[in-house]
Amino acid sequence: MAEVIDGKSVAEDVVQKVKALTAELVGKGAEKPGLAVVIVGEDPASQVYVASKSRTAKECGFHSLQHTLPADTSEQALLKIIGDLNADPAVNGILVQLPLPGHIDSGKIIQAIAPEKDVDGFHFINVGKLGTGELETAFVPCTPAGSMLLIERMRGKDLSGLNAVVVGRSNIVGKPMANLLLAANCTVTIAHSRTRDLPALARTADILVAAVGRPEMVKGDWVKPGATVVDVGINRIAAPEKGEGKTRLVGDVAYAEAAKAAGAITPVPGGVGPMTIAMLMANTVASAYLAAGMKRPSF
Ligand SMILES: Nc1nc2c(c(=O)[nH]1)N[C@@H](CN(C=O)c1ccc(C(=O)N[C@@H](CCC(=O)O)C(=O)O)cc1)CN2
Repeated sequence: MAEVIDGKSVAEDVVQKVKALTAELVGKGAEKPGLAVVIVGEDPASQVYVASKSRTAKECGFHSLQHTLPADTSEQALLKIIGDLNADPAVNGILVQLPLPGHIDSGKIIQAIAPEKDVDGFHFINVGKLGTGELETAFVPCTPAGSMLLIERMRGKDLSGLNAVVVGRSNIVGKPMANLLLAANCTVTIAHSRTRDLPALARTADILVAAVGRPEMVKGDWVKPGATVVDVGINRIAAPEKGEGKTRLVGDVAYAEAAKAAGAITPVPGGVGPMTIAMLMANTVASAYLAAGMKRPSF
């Protein structure tokens, strides 16, 4: 049976380290790190994530700002807020919660964030830095950064000689995840909906990352014995066994089957999810260190 990778506990370690780094920064006379979180509309899941981000920012000792905007906020109004936050020296990190309402061009909003405050790591400058291995100054998207930290805890920082398969090619998870694994010397394959014989390819993976958004798609017999399996999916499905109208969360991996073959596996919930918010705090404190002309802390 696989070792269960406890994302909640690693995320808590990261938050404790951010707290200590914040205290050290302030102790040296610098301003505390500032994080601005912007939410547009009333998507219930987004409201929960944003509340958790603002709460964790306060717990880390940050200056925490939240802009809660109505669903009919115009693109222009949102761009104006981003411009103001870019110019505010008390703000080191800006995060616009996704998804945005359909009338707003998310790409335009993301590219309007100053790259040095883009703690989500979605700006082209940060994407380019990650792609070219400029990891000293890049902001890496929080979910893949957190997944990578979990992988490092299991297998160390140098993954030379290991095959990694990333199932999913999104800009937010699949592509940055593949770049991080490549930077750690893995041999990386990105698989997607057009990949032939995905089960056979997945079985070559020493590290298998599932980020497709399809409940329990990765089956137990896709997993190489002893592999490290990282499940990025968070899917809410019907759970009639819990009662009428009840739901439960599952990942992109059929957990019970996969855990029989894997050496280590992340659960859903409690695996990669909590790392997303912890790594946002890590990126924000790193941004504050860089703004203060200090060496970027590592996690
Ligand atoms: N601007 C961004 N928007 C979104 C991002 C992001 O990184 N930046 N990621 C996701 C949502 N997200 C954070 O924003 C997020 C998702 C899941 C979790 C989490 O802790 N999940 C728990 C389960 C929670 C539940 O019960 O529903 C877990 O997996 O254990 C945290 C953050 C989309 N938008």
